[in-house]
Amino acid sequence: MPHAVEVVGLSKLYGAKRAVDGLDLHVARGEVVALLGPNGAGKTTTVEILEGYRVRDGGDVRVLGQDPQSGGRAWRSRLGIVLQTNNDLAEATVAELVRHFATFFPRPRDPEEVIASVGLQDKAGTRARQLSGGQRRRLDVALGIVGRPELLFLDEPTTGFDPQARRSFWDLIEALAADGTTILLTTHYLEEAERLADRVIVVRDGRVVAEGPPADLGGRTARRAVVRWSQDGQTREVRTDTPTRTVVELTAELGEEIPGLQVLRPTLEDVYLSLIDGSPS
Ligand SMILES: Nc1ncnc2c1ncn2[C@@H]1O[C@H](COP(=O)(O)OP(=O)(O)OP(=O)(O)O)[C@@H](O)[C@H]1O
Repeated sequence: MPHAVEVVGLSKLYGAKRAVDGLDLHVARGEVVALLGPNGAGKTTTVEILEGYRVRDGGDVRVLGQDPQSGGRAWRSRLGIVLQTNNDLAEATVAELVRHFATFFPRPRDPEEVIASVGLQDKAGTRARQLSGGQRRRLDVALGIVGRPELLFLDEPTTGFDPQARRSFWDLIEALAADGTTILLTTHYLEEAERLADRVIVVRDGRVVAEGPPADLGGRTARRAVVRWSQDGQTREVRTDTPTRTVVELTAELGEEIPGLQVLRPTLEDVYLSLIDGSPS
């Protein structure tokens, strides 16, 4: 089966600025891919080109088999798009908006179920402009999924969510993925990428600098572990390629329960920051 998204050598200039500079990207059908990268890396520009909202300057792009620049209505109805919040239609209520959006699609989801799935059932009668930032974002997500998209684009979907709302959003995305929806999301939350993505793609200066499953990114599993423990009232640590052997040796020396034992590997955040030259986004 062809990929849901195929991008080869994508470039986009704003004046003299190369926002996207020879970017390659593939997303398989049913895959969940997270685009990571510092502010200004070119993520939103890339995603908006894939959505057909911006015109590229070079490269080949296919989204659900179609060049987005010539994608028509039928093609667009197969996409779900969650943009960074816009304030159009803010006078309408949550239920009115979700029901209205559902009419644009041939096979929509049930609007009431969608409202419940994003946790807005108590706000169905509330005007969009009266929602909190996080509630407004959940409404954006509801509008993005009501059309039962084959491919869902999520641009920083959980910015402004409280921790509980973020976790219920993750459950929702996992349910959509289990249902076969292909998902391309951008995020600045590494925990979100780690939890949701089959694969992460790190973009810097408009190019891909690394990609892989979150557990393996940048050779993460191959990097040395730190074994740390307490002994004689002090914290001790060793760096090792064989942490299990170290723990076995410590057990022989210190007994079954090693005080304060920790085995630490670089986190996704450690690897990400090293990939983007340590400059936090
Ligand atoms: N409409 C525009 N006109 C001119 N320059 C733009 C425009 N949109 C984006 N840029 C520039 O292109 C570069 C890439 O921007 P883009 O929004 O794609 O980055 P991003 O990775 O999505 O960043 P963020 O994480 O902050 O959302 C930035 O340098 C930005 O200033």
